[in-house]
Order: sequence, then structure tokens, then C-alpha cells
Amino acid sequence: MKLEIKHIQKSYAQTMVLNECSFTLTPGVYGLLGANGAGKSTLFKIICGLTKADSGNIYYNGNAISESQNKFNPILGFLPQKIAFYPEFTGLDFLLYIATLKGIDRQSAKEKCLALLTTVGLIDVQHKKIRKYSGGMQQRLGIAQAMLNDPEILILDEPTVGLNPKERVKFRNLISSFSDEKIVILSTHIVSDVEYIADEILILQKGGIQDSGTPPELVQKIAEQVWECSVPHDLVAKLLATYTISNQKHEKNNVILRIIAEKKPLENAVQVTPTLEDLYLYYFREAVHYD
Ligand SMILES: Nc1ncnc2c1ncn2[C@@H]1O[C@H](COP(=O)(O)OP(=O)(O)OP(=O)(O)O)[C@@H](O)[C@H]1O
Repeated sequence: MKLEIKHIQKSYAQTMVLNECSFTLTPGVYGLLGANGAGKSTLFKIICGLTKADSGNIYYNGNAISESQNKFNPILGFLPQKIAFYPEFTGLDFLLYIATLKGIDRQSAKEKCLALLTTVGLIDVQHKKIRKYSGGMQQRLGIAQAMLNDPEILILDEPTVGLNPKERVKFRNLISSFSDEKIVILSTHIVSDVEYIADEILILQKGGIQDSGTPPELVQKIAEQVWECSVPHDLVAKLLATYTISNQKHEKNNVILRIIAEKKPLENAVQVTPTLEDLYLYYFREAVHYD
């Protein structure tokens, strides 16, 4: 199973969003990391045939999907960033409706919907109207609809938005159990969500995949560039303006700063083991603001 994204180009008016974007996915879980506006949703919509690329193509097992989107759709599951629910539908009715749209036969549809509602922890509220669901419940229903056709390729745009910590853990387990022999690609701003489940991280920046690798491989790139040091409170503002700071812990008399820098930033700085969170800051420092 192979999904190849080749030379995708996409602009909106004068803004180039994707520029010669190319990468290949085989079965596994991929975390797509990118700053706001990097083009993650655009890329997903192009793969799903909801937005047209200006040029380039996508191949599934060697076949260009633009020429056979209808054949490709049944093996695809997609959770868009903003899903349009019918608020007066119940959770079960909504899934049955999506099952009809996906062409799942009526007999197995109900069975599948109930099984998925159980998996995402909504079975007890299956007859409740969606407008009464919390944000996290709606998100879980969105994840369920994406999985309804047991897709070979599952694309989830910010799937963990609105989930509480307990739901996040459940989500990770759900993806791990689902991902066998499948391609799962998810975007998120919450680095810890992909740190544990993604086999590979893809860094989307400047219109293309700038870097990719397992979390330990990627983190290795900044192995000697993460420092911790204790500084007085009145020095923090100046250091924030000078360095990329991935964390600050305020203590009674001082502040412990975690600084990403090629050279030792302060006399008392000690090198520490980098995390994926540090790496995110390293790549997207220009896009991160503290104001
Ligand atoms: N339909 C559209 N018309 C014009 N510009 C668009 C359209 N869709 C997206 N854009 C712009 O393209 C860029 C990429 O947007 P996209 O939503 O793909 O990024 P993203 O990485 O998913 O961002 P976020 O993490 O904020 O959701 C942004 O500058 C956005 O404003």
C-alpha cells in the first residue's frame, strides 16, 4: 500500500501555500506538524479531492487518484477541521446517514455504527441530539464517521481539538488499534498527541515537507541545542526577545528557562535532553508569539 504525493502546487490568489510538495506514505501513523496557515488542511483537502491542486498529482498504489477519485473515495476516511453536523440528528442517526452516503449496505450499517459508537465512548448517548453533545463528544463522533467505511487511508485534521486529557489517551489507543496495515495521517498542534502514536513525523514548512523521521530521529537533530538555566525575573523579557524559549517555570526568586540555541546562551546554562516540543519550537519559532 503506497500513497505518493508528487509535486503538489497550490496557491490561493497571490499566496503560494504548497510548493512542489512531495512525499510518500506506506502503512503507519504519520503526524503532520506545521504552523498555523502552513497548508495542512489544504494538503488534506487535495488528497481527499475536495480542493484541486494547481499542478502535481497523487498516486495510490501507482494510480493517479485525480483520474479515479470515485474509486479512491471508498477507501478514504476524513475528519475535516470543521465538521458540519446536523444538530437535530442524534449521534446514531448521523452515523447511519453518513453510512448511507458512503454506500454501506443497510444491514451492516447499524451494526458498524453501534460498534463505532461503543469504540468512541458514545454508545450511552447514541439517541441524544448532537446539539446537546459537548465539543469533545462531537469530535469523537467526527472521528467515528471517518472510520465508518473501515478506510485504508484515514486522514484526521486536528482530531484532538476539544478532547480532554482522558479522551486524548482514548484517542491515541483507538488510533493505535486501528492503524494496522493502514495509512493514518493526522495534523495537530499538540505535539504530545503525536509523540507517542506517530511512527513518523512530517514537518510541513515553506510549502513542502522540510523534514521527516521518527520522533527520536527528529529530536536528535537538536541534541546539543537545548539548555536550561535559572535567571532573575527581571532578565526574562530581554531573554524572550533574544532566544527561542520553549518553557519558563517561575519560582520564588528566579525563573527556570528552557532555551533553544546553537551556542551556550548563558554562563550557568546546562544542556538538557530535547523533546519533540522543543523541536516544534525549533522549526516554528517565527510562527510562535508570546504576546
Ligand atoms: N479557500 C481559501 N481561500 C483563500 N485562502 C485560503 C483558503 N483556504 C486556505 N487559505 C489560506 O491558505 C493558507 C493555508 O491554510 P490551511 O488552512 O491549509 O493551513 P493549516 O496549516 O491547516 O492552518 P491551521 O493550522 O491554522 O488550520 C492560509 O494562509 C489560509 O489563510
